[in-house]
Amino acid sequence: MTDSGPLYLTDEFIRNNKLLKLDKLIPVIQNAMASVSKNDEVIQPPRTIMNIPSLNGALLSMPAFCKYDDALACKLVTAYPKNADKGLPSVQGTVLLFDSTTGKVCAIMDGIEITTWRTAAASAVATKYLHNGTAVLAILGSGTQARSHAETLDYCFNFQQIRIWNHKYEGAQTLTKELTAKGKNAVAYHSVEECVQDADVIVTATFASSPILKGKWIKPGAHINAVGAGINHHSELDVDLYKLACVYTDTMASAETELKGLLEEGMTIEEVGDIINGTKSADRGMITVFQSLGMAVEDAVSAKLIYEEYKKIKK
Ligand SMILES: NC(=O)C1=CN([C@@H]2O[C@H](COP(=O)(O)OP(=O)(O)OC[C@H]3O[C@@H](n4cnc5c(N)ncnc54)[C@H](OP(=O)(O)O)[C@@H]3O)[C@@H](O)[C@H]2O)C=CC1
Ligand SMILES: O=C([O-])C1=[NH+]CCC1
Repeated sequence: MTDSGPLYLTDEFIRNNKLLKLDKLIPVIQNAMASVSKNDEVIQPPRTIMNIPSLNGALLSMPAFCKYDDALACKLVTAYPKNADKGLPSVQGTVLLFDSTTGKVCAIMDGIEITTWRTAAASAVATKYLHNGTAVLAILGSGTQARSHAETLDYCFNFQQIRIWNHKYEGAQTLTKELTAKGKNAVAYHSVEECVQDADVIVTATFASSPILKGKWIKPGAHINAVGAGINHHSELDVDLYKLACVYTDTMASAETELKGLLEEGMTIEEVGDIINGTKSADRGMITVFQSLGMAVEDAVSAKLIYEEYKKIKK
C-alpha cells in the first residue's frame, strides 16, 4: 500500500489561494462558538499553556473535536512578544488536521493565517450579538490582530471611522495609512482616552501587561473585544471596566483557569455561545466585554474549512 503522507499547506499557500475567506469563515466560527455552549457537540480540554519565562515566550497545545463539522485537530502555537525585533510574527504555530474516523493525519498547516483570521472572526461574531452601534471602531494595537480585526470588523459592520492607537505612535500611523489607502476613514491617535471616546466598538490587541483601557473613558453601551493575551488574559482592561461591564467569553472551561482572577473578584462571565443559541439574552445598553481567549475548536473548524476549499481547487 502506498501512502504519500499528509498534505502540507503553508501560510503563503493559504493566503495566496484565498482558502480562508471571511464570508465562509465567519459562519463556521459562529457555529463553533454556538456548539461550545451546547452539550456533546465539542470536545475541547483546557489547553496546556507552557510559559518559558527565561525566553519571554510560551507554547500552547490546543486539541479539539467538533462533531458538527466533523473536525478533529490540534494546534501547537507559540507567543514570543519580542519577535518583532527580529522581523518575525509574535504568534506562530502549526495545525494538524486528522481524519476523525481513522485518526490519520490528513493535513499539516501553518497556523498564522488560521490564528489571525479565526480570532478576528470570533470577535466579529461576539460584536454582532453584543454591540449597540457601529459608527466608530477604535483599535488599540497595530500588529497582526489589529490588522485582521480592522479588516474583519469593517467587512461586517462598515464603520464610518476607524481609529488606531499604539504604544508606539509610528505603528498607529502605519496601520492608519494602510487603511486610508484602502479607502477607509482612518485616524491615528496619541492618546488611548481620545481614541476610545464615544467609540461604539473597541478592540484591544496588544501585549500590554498592565491595563491600557479604563472604564471611565468608555461610553455606555460600547462593546469591547479584549483579544490581547500578554502575561495573563486580562491585563489590557482595568478591573473597574470589568466591574462596569457585562463580561462574555468564548469558553467557560478555559475561563475557569485563565480568567480565575476575574472570577475570584466575584464577576459573572457568560459564554457568547449562549447568546447565539438564544438560551440567554444579551444585556443591551450595558458596556459589554468579549474576553477572547481563543479556542482550539476555532482552529479545528478553520483547518477543516481550508482542507475542503483546497480539495475544491485541486479537483
Ligand atoms: N484571543 C486570541 O484568540 C488570540 C490572542 N492573541 C493575542 O493578541 C495580542 C496581539 O497579537 P498579535 O497582533 O499577533 O501580535 P503583534 O506582535 O503583531 O502585535 C502586538 C501589538 O502590541 C503592541 N505592544 C507590544 N508590547 C506592548 C506593551 N507593553 N504595551 C502596549 N502595546 C504593546 C505592539 O506594538 P509595537 O509593535 O509597536 O511594539 C503591537 O501593536 C497578543 O497579546 C496575542 O497573544 C493572539 C492570537 C489569538
Ligand atoms: O488562541 C490562540 O491561538 C492564542 N491565544 C493567545 C496566543 C495564541
